[in-house]
Amino acid sequence: MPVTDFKLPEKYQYLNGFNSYHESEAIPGALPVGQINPQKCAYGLYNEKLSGTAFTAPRHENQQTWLHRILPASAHEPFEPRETATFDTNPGSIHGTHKWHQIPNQLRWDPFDIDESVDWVHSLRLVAGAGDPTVKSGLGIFIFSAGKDMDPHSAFYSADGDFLIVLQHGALDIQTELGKILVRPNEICVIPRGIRYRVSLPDGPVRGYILELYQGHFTLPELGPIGSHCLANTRDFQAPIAAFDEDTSNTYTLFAKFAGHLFAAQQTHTPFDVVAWHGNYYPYKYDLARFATIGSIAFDHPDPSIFTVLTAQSDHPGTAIADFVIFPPRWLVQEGTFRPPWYHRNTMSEFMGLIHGEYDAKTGGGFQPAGASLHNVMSAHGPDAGTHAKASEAELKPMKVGEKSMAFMFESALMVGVTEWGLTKCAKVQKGYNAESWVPLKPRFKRPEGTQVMNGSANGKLGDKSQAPHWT
Ligand SMILES: O=C(O)Cc1cc(O)ccc1O
Ligand SMILES: [Fe+2]
Repeated sequence: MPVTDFKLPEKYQYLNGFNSYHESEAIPGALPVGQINPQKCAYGLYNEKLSGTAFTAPRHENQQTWLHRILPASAHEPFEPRETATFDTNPGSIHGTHKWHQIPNQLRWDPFDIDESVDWVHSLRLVAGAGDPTVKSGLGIFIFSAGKDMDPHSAFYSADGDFLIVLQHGALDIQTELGKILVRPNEICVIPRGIRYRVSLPDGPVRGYILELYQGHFTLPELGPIGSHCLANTRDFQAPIAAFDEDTSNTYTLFAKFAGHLFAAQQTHTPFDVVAWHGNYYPYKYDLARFATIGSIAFDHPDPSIFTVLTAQSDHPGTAIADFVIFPPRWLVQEGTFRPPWYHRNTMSEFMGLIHGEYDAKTGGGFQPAGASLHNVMSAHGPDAGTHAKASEAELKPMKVGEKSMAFMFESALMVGVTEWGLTKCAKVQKGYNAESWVPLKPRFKRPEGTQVMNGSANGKLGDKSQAPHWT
């Protein structure tokens, strides 16, 4: 059953659908009928276009939203640099003061601490990533942890990319230009590039992970032979309905993340003055418990791509700049099968986090909620020694894994570098990851007695195929 045990009741209404063309009016009649740019907008509103793709992007990719608002977004003073200890989040830039650490080691982090002293804007810590937002290429992986609401007279946007927010602790009450979204435990949220928002914390301190996508946008994965539904279903993505404030007298601070740096500008009206909007470029949330998981019902362990919630493809279809993959509660029933993940080396990089519970491939206790791991391009990994020993002897009856657990993976075709904060300053990198996980693996090989070793030469048995095994 797709159930999330929400303690915080939902308080907002939503529009359902993924990449749908929605429209929403907080005051009936605020949107024009049958045209985009009337000479005079209803109720004296200004009309403003927010482009999520190039004007000329093909129709199937084109994303835009029209905002009917009290004052245009441009009505603010110039931005000034607003440097902080945490904002220098573009190591890929030639102008940056720090560079990525590119290391082939498997990395694992202890749980990141909650920092109650900061708000959302000041809580973002770049831990790893690839590329450079100034050339709209690559991605950034952030850890956030905050204990304060953003000032009621402030808003934030990132010009660098789309935020995929994976909440690990607490709840986020997000007021966006397009309306309000409440993100509760086990829910994720996407805030596209440029959309202005303010985060408050209705349930105390928060913590989680962000994948910032510097290029393109998230889409739903193709379903191929799965057919027309399952995995993340279109109708389960929830966009806000229009909601606006009317303040044109107080001073507001508008924060912008631009090329990895923080800027601030003042304006004398609320940024949340959009009375109505229509378009397909909007923030949305998704409850991970709604994911209709597909898996093996016969034998063998499939690729984790069957658990893809959202994907952002590179120019080479099937190869992602970022896949967001989850490991939800599910039944394992495979016969004659080593059920945990196989040992592997991947041409893609794998950054993993744990929202709650225990991940079935790592049972040694080192991969904890709010912690993380990075298995970079071709960094060998797989079940730890304890998991291997247990799974190779286990009675293969149907079993439920991840009953109260949710791990996830950001998988990317790009080699992922680690920041100075991620490698040293955060002081969470585990020293003994290899020593605990794979170094204890013992050779189990037993050469069959009396058998001739061929080592590459055929012994006359070519073409002699034995029968596939039967387990029942
Ligand atoms: O490494 C991991 O734990 C993630 C993973 C899970 C799986 O079932 C198959 C491949 C894979 O990379
Ligand atoms: Fe893996």
